[in-house]
Amino acid sequence: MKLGIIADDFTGASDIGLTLAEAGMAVAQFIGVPAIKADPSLDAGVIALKSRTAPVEEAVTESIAACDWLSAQGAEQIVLKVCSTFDSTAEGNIGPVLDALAKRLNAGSVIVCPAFPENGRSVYQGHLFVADKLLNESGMQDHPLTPMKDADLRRVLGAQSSREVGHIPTLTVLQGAGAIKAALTNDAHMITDAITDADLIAVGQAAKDLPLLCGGSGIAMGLPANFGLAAAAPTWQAITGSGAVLSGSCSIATRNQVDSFMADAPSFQISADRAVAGEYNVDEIAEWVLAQEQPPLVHSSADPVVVQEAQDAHGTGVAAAAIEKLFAQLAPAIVAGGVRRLVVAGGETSGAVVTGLGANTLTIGPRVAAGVPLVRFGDIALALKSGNFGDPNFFAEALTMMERSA
Ligand SMILES: Nc1ncnc2c1ncn2[C@@H]1O[C@H](COP(=O)(O)OP(=O)(O)O)[C@@H](O)[C@H]1O
Ligand SMILES: O=C(O)[C@@H](O)C(=O)COP(=O)(O)O
Repeated sequence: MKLGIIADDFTGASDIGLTLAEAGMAVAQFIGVPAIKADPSLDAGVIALKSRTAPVEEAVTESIAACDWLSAQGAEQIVLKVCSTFDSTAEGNIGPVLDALAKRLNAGSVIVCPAFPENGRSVYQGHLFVADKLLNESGMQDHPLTPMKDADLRRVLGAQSSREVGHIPTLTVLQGAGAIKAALTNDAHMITDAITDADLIAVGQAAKDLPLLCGGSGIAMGLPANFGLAAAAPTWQAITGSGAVLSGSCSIATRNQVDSFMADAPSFQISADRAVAGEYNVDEIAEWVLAQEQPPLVHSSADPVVVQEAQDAHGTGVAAAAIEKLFAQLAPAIVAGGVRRLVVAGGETSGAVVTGLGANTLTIGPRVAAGVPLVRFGDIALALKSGNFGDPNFFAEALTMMERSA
């Protein structure tokens, strides 16, 4: 293994897995820290943790365990994959995890760059933009678990980290890898501007000898070339069988996808109130899913007002946990009933579903949309869609792609 990735959620793990696979790396996505050694033919291993919203101590402990396992497999460089919208809270977990990893790997300067231009995320003057909006005006300020209310990444990371936080501005990045490298002089996390893919390639070149990096999947664009690998298209063996869509994401893109899919497909809406009250019978929902003649949708996706009401009534964690538990139980029930194509929307939701399915390793397939590949677990096809990725027809597109070899 050349490159080791610690991803703080499951959709993020398959997002960066896709970047590496398309850049020619043999890559696997592991669910949690594996208990066994990795296949020695792998170039990269991505460990998916559910650490974005876990208690800080737990996130640090799991990330260090993941780092140690990846290093033991031979990984020469570690990337902490975080959200391209830098999803975190005032306590963390990006800062504390990055501090602990830097200490473990004896890393001096750590490049931190969540830019993902293909999905509209850019970093300029230390501020994160989603398309033409500052992060805190992009809709992410209403995220159910990690509302992002400040676009200045230096301030956001500075509040979470006990290390110094510096900045490498666009004017330096535009001068190329040599200039970026020269700017990495102090023991600090360096928020690094990047607006285009070319910027990220230069950042990747500059990072050649660094033990630790942090970013969205864009940070990995330039890394495989440092190991002599060149672009390739991931392959896919068709999986047929019935399909379903599970969505616990309340992000704007997902809500559009839910509306678009519901126009032609049967749908079942989960309410937070009823989930918290334990009023749902998972077997009955599974029976409903299995009785449909076309892939149905089960979702809890709701707009910020409805989410806020549920959170005020029950507490944020209680509402989220009740809904995630339902999806975690529903997924294995419908798979046991024959579902073989499963689209899941939402990072935390994907974590619940994949854990519920008992998956340990996922194979990365071709892209459905920027940042979202098909992935395979045995004879089950999955698409783990980040909340804000994909066009309005994503769900139908993913279900169709699963049935075609590529
Ligand atoms: N109607 C709802 N009310 C309150 N919380 C919700 C509701 N629907 C989903 N959630 C929770 O919101 C969180 C959404 O996070 P996630 O699945 O990561 O989506 P995204 O990828 O959009 O961030 C999950 O923990 C989910 O259980
Ligand atoms: O980097 C990204 O934006 C994604 O890979 C990701 O991590 C998104 O998280 P969710 O929106 O919670 O799925």
